[in-house]
Amino acid sequence: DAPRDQICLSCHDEYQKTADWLMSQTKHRPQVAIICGSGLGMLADTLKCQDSFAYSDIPGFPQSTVQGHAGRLVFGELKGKTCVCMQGRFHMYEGHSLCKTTFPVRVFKLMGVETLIVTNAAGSLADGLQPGDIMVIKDHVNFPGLVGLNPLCGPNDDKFGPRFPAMSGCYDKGLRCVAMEIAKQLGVASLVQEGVYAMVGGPNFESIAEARLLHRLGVDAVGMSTAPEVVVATHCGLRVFGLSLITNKVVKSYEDSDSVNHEGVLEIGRLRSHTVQQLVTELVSRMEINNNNTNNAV
Ligand SMILES: O=P(O)(O)O[C@@H]1C[C@H](O)[C@@H](CO)O1
Ligand SMILES: Nc1nc2[nH]cnc2c(=O)[nH]1
Repeated sequence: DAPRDQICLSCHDEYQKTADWLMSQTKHRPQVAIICGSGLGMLADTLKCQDSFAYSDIPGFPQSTVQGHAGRLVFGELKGKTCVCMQGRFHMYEGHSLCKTTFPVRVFKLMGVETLIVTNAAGSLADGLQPGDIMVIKDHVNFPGLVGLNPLCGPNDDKFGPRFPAMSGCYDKGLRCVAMEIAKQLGVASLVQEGVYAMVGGPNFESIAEARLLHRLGVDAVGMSTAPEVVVATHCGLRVFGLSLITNKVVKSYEDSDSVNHEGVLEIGRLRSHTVQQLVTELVSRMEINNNNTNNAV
């Protein structure tokens, strides 16, 4: 039955083995981890002095199977910070257990990462959010988690965090404030706003009734990822920043003949890749890591 499928006891021992293997293959010791959403893998291209590994070569790593998810782990330097970037993430709908979907987050923690930046492509439910806009995630609704499809199900690993972790404020307010400031300075404030992200299981996109329900519930954008990674990151004490690239308007009217497809999602990713890259790069450059004294640090 599904809940037991989520209890991947084998992951318990794999985290350290994978972290040790990676640390034997690269001299980089990342402080910031970046998870690239559909069509956003180009974020990794900005890293300098890269060491990169195909997921298929990394012990314990699942495989990316979705178009627009390259399946490479890229280590490098970005604005003086050592980063690790996932070009391609894992989704529940690919058939991965939630333990495997979130596996990299705990590996990053064991490698010394302190901050997780998570990006995704999402559909807009809010009237003011248009395709091409960027939503800074203020909070999330983890629908699968509400019914027990949660990566923390099963025996708690006290080494990472508490049995009952709090989730209020899991999207760091300081980082959100700086991101909004950066958007102004980049001249893209009109494209960027905060909002609530909802994760649904997918892989189908929403029916009109589902879209209308989510909208009534106060959700601004909907996707098929991100929440499980953020739950695990929060559990093990990582600071989290998330953004959604809005790739389409979710159809909420029975009169509307529009429909969404993955190719269109990836097209918006290509259109906005530079802006997302600028925002994330500038945010990383202002991060305070290990108590360095840097201006505008957060
Ligand atoms: O990996 P993300 O959440 O960015 O990808 C979204 C959700 C689906 O995987 C895909 C659908 O087009 O976009
Ligand atoms: N669930 C969901 N995920 C998306 N990812 C990109 N667009 C969408 C969408 O409209 N719905």
